[in-house]
Amino acid sequence: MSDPVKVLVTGAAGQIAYSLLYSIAKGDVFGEKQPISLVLLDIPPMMAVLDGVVMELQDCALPLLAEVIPTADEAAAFKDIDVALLVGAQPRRQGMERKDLLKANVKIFKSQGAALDAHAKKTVKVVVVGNPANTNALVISKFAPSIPKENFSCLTRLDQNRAQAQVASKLGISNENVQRTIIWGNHSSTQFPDLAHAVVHVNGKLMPAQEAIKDDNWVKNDFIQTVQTRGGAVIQARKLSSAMSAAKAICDHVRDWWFGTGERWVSMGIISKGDYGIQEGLMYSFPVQIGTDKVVQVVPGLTISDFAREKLDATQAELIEERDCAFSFLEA
Ligand SMILES: NC(=O)C1=CN([C@@H]2O[C@H](COP(=O)(O)OP(=O)(O)OC[C@H]3O[C@@H](n4cnc5c(N)ncnc54)[C@H](O)[C@@H]3O)[C@@H](O)[C@H]2O)C=CC1
Ligand SMILES: O=C([O-])CC(=O)C(=O)O
Repeated sequence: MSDPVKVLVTGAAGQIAYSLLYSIAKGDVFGEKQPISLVLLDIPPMMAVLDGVVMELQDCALPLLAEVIPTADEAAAFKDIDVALLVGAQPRRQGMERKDLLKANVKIFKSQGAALDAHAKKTVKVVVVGNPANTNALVISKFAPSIPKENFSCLTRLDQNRAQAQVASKLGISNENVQRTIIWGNHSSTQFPDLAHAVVHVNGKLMPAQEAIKDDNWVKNDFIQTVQTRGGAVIQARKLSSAMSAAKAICDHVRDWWFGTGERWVSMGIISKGDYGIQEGLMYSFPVQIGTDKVVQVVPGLTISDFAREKLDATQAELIEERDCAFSFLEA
């Protein structure tokens, strides 16, 4: 067997981690032959709860779980890690937008950026989940200047999965028969879930999703709004934010980064290099393909309609505003 992959999960005593840890530890992400060393970071008041999580992981008697390291110490947590899954942050409650969390959460990512810079492997792959995810990811990348910018991402795969599932449900087909749904921009209610390039298999035939749906009003209105506001709808129903589906999306995101996407397109927040006219340096969700070398590349050459351009720019404007607000808090 190969050496363990060292995976840090922050917010390890929280609700997303409770679903996520089992999937990682049993091999859903790094493969069924890859041993895992799990590092679990949370804050000091949560250490007793974290002890319970550690007991449960032990009680799962999983063959791939080589080691579990619970800690409240950032330096210890980031030491020599291969993968950082940064979930730990306040979740929003009913009536809040994700950007309302900026003030509280951005400080966490500044501090963790310094720890990442000082202690992690330079090849570390970073996925920010804690909201507002794009801006927190941008903050941590700025405070970890020795880690290549390409190694930072934020989670918009949950939005992609939501979009895929909405189309599957509309057409009465299975989720695997819907491909190339795209999420552009911010993991917020300004995100642009885009079906212009999506394809579906219906009755054994591959066709553009919009041609199969035959309902432009649904594509341009109901679909977009449902995906944009799905997180809020879950909060309203559960009084807690999405956790099971978030954990599943984190697994999808990391597995695709680790092994590559092949011909599939997936959406993830990455630092813009100017593709599709998006300001360089913003953490923006694009459609990407990932090679077996773990290099992420934006899908090139997509036609952007006037309708789409407006939406791409609106979510970009929100990200610029969030970025400026985050850095003003950090300088204060
Ligand atoms: N990007 C996405 O698609 C999604 C993002 N989220 C976000 O993920 C975050 C976590 O959500 P939940 O697990 O439901 O929240 P939770 O409140 O159940 O757990 C968060 C955990 O983070 C810990 N924590 C707080 N500060 C920390 C720090 N400095 N270092 C380490 N741990 C720290 C808390 O003690 C708590 O145990 C929230 O910000 C939520 O809004 C949630 C769903 C989807
Ligand atoms: O909506 C929230 O606050 C949690 C989240 O990010 C999501 O479910 O997409």
